[in-house]
Amino acid sequence: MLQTWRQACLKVFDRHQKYLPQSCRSQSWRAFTYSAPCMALQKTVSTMEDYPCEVIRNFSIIAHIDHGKSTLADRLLELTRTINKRVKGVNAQVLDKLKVERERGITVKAQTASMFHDKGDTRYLLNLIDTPGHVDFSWEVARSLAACQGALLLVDASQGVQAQSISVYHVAKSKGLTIIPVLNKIDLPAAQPDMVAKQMHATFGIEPADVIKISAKTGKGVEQVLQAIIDRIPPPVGEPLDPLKAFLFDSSYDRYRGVISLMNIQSGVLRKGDKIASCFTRKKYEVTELGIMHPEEVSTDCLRPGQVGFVACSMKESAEAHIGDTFYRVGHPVDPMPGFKPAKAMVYAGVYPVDSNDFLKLEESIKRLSLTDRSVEVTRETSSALGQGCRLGFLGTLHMDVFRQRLEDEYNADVIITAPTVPYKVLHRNGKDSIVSNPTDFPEPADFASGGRAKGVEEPIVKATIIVPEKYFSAMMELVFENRGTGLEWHALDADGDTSGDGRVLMTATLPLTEIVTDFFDKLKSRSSGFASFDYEDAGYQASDMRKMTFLLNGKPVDALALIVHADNAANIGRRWVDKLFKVIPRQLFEIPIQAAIGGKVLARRTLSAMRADVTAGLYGGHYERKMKHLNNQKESKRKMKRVGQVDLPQEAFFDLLSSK
Ligand SMILES: Nc1nc2c(ncn2[C@@H]2O[C@H](COP(=O)(O)OP(=O)(O)OP(=O)(O)O)[C@@H](O)[C@H]2O)c(=O)[nH]1
Repeated sequence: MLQTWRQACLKVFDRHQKYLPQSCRSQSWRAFTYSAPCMALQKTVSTMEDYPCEVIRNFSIIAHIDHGKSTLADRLLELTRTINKRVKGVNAQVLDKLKVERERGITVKAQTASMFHDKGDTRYLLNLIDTPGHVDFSWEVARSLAACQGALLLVDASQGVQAQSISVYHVAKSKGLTIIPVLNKIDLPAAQPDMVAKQMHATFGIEPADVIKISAKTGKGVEQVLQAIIDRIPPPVGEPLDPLKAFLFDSSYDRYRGVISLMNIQSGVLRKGDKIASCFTRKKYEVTELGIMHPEEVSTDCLRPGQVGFVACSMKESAEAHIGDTFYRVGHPVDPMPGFKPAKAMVYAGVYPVDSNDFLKLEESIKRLSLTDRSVEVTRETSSALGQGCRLGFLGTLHMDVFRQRLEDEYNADVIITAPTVPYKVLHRNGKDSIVSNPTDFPEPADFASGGRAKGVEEPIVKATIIVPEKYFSAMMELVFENRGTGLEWHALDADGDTSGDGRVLMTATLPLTEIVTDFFDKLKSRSSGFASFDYEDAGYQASDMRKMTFLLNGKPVDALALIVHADNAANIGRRWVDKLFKVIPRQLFEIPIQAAIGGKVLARRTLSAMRADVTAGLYGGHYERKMKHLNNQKESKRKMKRVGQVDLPQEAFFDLLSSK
């Protein structure tokens, strides 16, 4: 009955949303329509006392990007009747709630869903955490796994083991999780389940007999996955009578209720009205609401050991919700659980409003959005060209792009983002090091000369893994060396030494991070016809010959365009950017030299010719002297303009420049 009602609400919403005002067509309204029937559902799940640890399974789905995590999550939610059976177009990736996730078909935020599953006389409580696949969001994966005892390792049967399959496997293994190997997309004509099962054996040592073969799309084999979750994943451990220990692994922000935390109860029982305190900040709170995600919020009477749910506790500032923090009952302190490494920003960029009067509004929107995306670092900055803005740190360029789109979608912001920069370590002669993530703060060449304040620079490097069919191996090798790669190693990945050229090679190399944040990924895909997969992890810093490149328009440097480049690539990069600027700057009444320079040395130059106003247009007949007089006046005023003139680089030109490749 409830499911029919819920489904009817969604159908009505989807069918009639075109008649709703624009502001009511968003995914959050859709989610509201969807969750409204949950209020009725509360009666069925209102007591969590019936779910001791033995009947709880906490698990995550991990995989390479696009291998089908969200689709499998949909099928599991359907099988357990958490959502209704698929109605065309309705249950597509229910846990991908953000507009950007639906538009791009990727998961960017881990989501939690609790399901009930009856097996024999027992009703199990299964807590699923759907994780993103892209390398930029691997922090979300690591965070989600901290609340689980098991993980479904999903591998696409037509693509085989890919770079991220390997990295997420190792993260899950290092956390001691039980791994259930699942081969997905066996319905595809190109699927080679037996071959991929052998690959999994060769790469992870997984026995082919343990691999479950499914099609998340058609639902084939998904019941077996449910069974394996119950049989193979160990239940959590925790005593209800022990002191309360609640582990905070995610948080979001609600305009009315403040911070909503997702917590995993390790021991003790948490109830509404309880007074709790944070091990990290020692601040005290009162629990005002708690419950489970089903998959929308459903209030419950309590949360018991092993359970995962949301907790609202009048926490006003999202900075108070430290990911990895432990909460305890006031007066009964406990030892904090080991937290996890905070997210480390890999790329930084300046974000400015298109209309500089909108800065305060933009800053507010950035603050609000970063409450739901805790991995973004925010500081204020000012540019003489773009006015006031914020410098943001992201986990990668996809993360940066997703954040920009969310600002536009969810906050209606119009922004300009400067070119991404990685954080460099500048070594000073006084023995102190500083991290510079803004080209404006990077030392000038003169600072490196003897007697200057800086003695060297180190750049961040990563250990990159590429998996590619053998026939693209040499193209990949070239790409690695073009991008200053070193320490290249490789070995055949597939078990039986395939000599047809279809066998795959696993390559590892050390690459400067700055090389991969530009167009490395696009080149990798185009040179391997889309077959290469790529993953990387932080590998520290190495000494490097980096220089600050400035761009001058009409002799004046434009701070927002400054770049930090490697000395070997400087001339090429300078020429490319000068060409880009040449294309986007509108011609003005005077000539504009566009230059790329390092210190005082100009590396590239183009001159944008002046726009010539036809001052003789109104003159008829052959008055040669009058014509010359007009032309001379024009020449003189242009000369003055050039002398006093400031080039106005319109915001749109910046936009074109920074969005062009
Ligand atoms: N043919 C077929 N297609 C599938 C199957 N499972 C998923 N897909 C398709 O594969 C694509 C990616 O599926 P998703 O569920 O979004 O993959 P994901 O792993 O959640 O993606 P990210 O979260 O972005 O990493 C979608 O177009 C799905 O319809 C399957 O079993 N068979």
